[in-house]
Amino acid sequence: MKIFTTEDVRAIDRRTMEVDGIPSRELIKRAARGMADEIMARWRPTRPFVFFAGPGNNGADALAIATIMMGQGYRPTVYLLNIGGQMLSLDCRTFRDEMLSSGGQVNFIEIKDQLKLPELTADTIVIDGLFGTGLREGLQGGFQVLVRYINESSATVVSIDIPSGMTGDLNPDAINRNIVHADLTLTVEFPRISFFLRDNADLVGEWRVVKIGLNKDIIKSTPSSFHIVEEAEVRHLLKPRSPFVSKADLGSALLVTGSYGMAGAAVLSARGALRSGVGKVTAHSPLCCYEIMQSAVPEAMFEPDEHKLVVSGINPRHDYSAIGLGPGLGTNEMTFSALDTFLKVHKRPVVIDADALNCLAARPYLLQDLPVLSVLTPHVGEFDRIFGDQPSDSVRLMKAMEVAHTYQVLILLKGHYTALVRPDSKVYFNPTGTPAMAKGGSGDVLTGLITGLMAQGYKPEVSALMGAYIHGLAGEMAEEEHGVYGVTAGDIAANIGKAIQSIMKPKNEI
Ligand SMILES: NC(=O)C1=CN([C@@H]2O[C@H](COP(=O)(O)OP(=O)(O)OC[C@H]3O[C@@H](n4cnc5c(N)ncnc54)[C@H](OP(=O)(O)O)[C@@H]3O)[C@@H](O)[C@H]2O)[C@@H](O)CC1
Ligand SMILES: [K+]
Repeated sequence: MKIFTTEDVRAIDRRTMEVDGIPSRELIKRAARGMADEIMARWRPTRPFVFFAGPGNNGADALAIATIMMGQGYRPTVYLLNIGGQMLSLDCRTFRDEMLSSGGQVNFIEIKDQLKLPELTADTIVIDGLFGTGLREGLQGGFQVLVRYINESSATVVSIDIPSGMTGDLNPDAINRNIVHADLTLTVEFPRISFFLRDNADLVGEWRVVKIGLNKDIIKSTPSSFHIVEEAEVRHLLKPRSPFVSKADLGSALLVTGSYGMAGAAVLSARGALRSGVGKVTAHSPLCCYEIMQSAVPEAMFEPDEHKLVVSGINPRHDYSAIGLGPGLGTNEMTFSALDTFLKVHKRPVVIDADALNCLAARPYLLQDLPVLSVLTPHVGEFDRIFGDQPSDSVRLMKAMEVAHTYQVLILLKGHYTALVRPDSKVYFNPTGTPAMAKGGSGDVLTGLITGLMAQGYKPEVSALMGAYIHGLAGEMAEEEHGVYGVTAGDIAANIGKAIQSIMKPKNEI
């Protein structure tokens, strides 16, 4: 599913109104209906509701919501910020007048000058309809004071469309103190790009999308660089298995992994690959991993390195269909030199993770040698080690878009919403996963899984996208079994097969 910049959302709004002949008043009514339903489903009329409505159509949304709720017996206090006395948008005025003539009970205060800050208790539900997509710049003056006051209160805060003061786009300059910190954000039609960045998690809180029926053809024809991966897409990408298939048709994966003390990483990545559906899995690891691997994952073959404790040379003995490098390799110079030599001669895309990423950080000239369309799977720390410290998630994502293009590689930036960044600068946010997966070894499983998918002939960008989705879903399934504290990386690997199956055959399909 595509998601859009603020400018594009506004253009889609505008075009829908023109093409479908829907007045903005009607769109605001639709938004307010959906949002009021969400709010009323959560909180009873006995709770004190304080609405802050701004001068534009975000304020109009808030006023329309208040009107609907008043019709259901709620008695809100509504502050309309009309500083200077003549700034209200047409819709804002219309919905103010409708609210006042609706016959419901409201304590309405229109602020034209100085706002006397109201009491906000732990019981209060604040509805933040100050500013939405029409925000020009960071909030200042009285608005800044009000936002800080709301943030310092213990009230529950619901933001309309977007927390006031926040932009929906990547924004390197955002200052969190002057943005409403919402517990719940009810956003119109699409989640915004900024919702997917960890830095903004405390601002957005839980978010819900309220559909208002914007024109589908206009949405379809509006290009976007940002997407959320959907299960249906992954289902469409997964190839069905022919009954006549043999293991020779399903590729062979090589994983260059492990060192003394980190044989577990080799085991976990092999398990990830084995559950991916690949025909054969081989580990190239130092001799010290031999017995461990043969007993822990007997299904995988073992190609011993000449060195006992670390990988010292990477000369694959077969023509493997895909190669993944990194988990548990360690940072020994011998290993780095082996990776260095290998990356200079190998021309097909590889998966690069963990210590292979650390090798890139130590020898940045290797970035030039990476086979085109290789998949790099850094978490935030690994990314910054290679590409320099990044001050925020927005800046980091922009940097990832730049380097994916420069080096023509795929970057899978791991986090709550793992972002796949392609060389054409398109970004795919992955929605699956759980905090239960924040464990050592999860990434090793992912590397094995992506390598296994690539070995089966899936393109690197498809393997990375599907791999992240399946891995997250397997984590969710493992959590159902073991709880958020108890999941291990091995549990994630063990659930990969089930996750793939559930994507191929969704529950509601008989
Ligand atoms: N089709 C529609 O219309 C739909 C609209 N919808 C809803 O409308 C919202 C967008 O409404 P909007 O365009 O009126 O913008 P909004 O965010 O209310 O702010 C504009 C006002 O704020 C002012 N202002 C700006 N920055 C400021 C600052 N830093 N400090 C102080 N003031 C500042 C600005 O002043 P101006 O720039 O004109 O000087 C203007 O008065 C959208 O988020 C969604 O909630 C949906 O319901 C669905 C359909
Ligand atoms: K808002």
